[in-house]
Amino acid sequence: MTFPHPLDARETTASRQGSEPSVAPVVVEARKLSLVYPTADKPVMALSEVDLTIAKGDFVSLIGPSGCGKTTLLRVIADLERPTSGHIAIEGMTPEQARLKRLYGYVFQAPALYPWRTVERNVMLPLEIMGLPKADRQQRAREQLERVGLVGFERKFPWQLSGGMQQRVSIARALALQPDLLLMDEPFGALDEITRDHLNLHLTQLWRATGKTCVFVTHSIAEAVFLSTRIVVMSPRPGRILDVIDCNSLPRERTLDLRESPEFAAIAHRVREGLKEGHSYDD
Ligand SMILES: Nc1ncnc2c1ncn2[C@@H]1O[C@H](COP(=O)(O)OP(=O)(O)OP(=O)(O)O)[C@@H](O)[C@H]1O
Repeated sequence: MTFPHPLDARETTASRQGSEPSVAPVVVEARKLSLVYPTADKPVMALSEVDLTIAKGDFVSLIGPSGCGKTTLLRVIADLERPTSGHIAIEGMTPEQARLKRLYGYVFQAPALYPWRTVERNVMLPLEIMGLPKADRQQRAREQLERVGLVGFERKFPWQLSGGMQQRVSIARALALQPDLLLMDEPFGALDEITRDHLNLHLTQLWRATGKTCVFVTHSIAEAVFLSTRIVVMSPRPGRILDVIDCNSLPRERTLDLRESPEFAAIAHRVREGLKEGHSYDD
């Protein structure tokens, strides 16, 4: 089932340039999505009537105050939580069907690598579970490790790598399944700023090279503006969407000095205003 929605009518680069108009296929479609966690105390309303459309090739960041439901929304997309009401489709399927078809890769805040497995064997794990023959597993793992710049580290163990390198391994592991959709929950939140800048640059290059659709949770305005094609600003709990900001005034190819530009500052300002509007400082 599809729903007409103003956010659906996005132009592609081709249409902006005046050639054949086309609209990218929808990957994630949420309508009036709500989720209440039943708890022993009282029910917690985590999401309230969320409407969101994410098109193929989009890089969408979810930003909002702590506890506003960003992770919950990501987990609903991944079929790790069931919405209480509303509708969600992933490439026209239910989240469960999409999960069973391995349409997405999920990167957690902590790298969650097995310390007794080498880097390569960590990346190969989901492929092992899938039952892929060893040679194929190895080839795919090597390809993905090359993508994240970790050639030469295949035989190392996670504890021999820096935090940033470990997170790159977990991105390689998520990419190994060749998913259409990459879901990332604050993957760089625990890293120092210099490493984070470096990984942001790496991630935007990887996104451009692979054309994956990405949904990225962050608390950082600069990170959201730097990486995204669109930024979804959420309200404090229960999470609602306050603003969806288009970042297409920024070039698709991004370098760190872009952060000094007036266009970057204008988008960051709008995100900040959105967050301020939705936030009660009495909390
Ligand atoms: N399994 C659960 N049971 C009960 N309440 C939950 C559960 N998971 C999350 N919550 C609550 O739901 C709300 C939304 O949580 P969620 O983790 O989605 O927020 P978030 O925006 O990702 O937060 P943060 O930025 O701090 O990671 C919070 O109030 C949280 O305490």
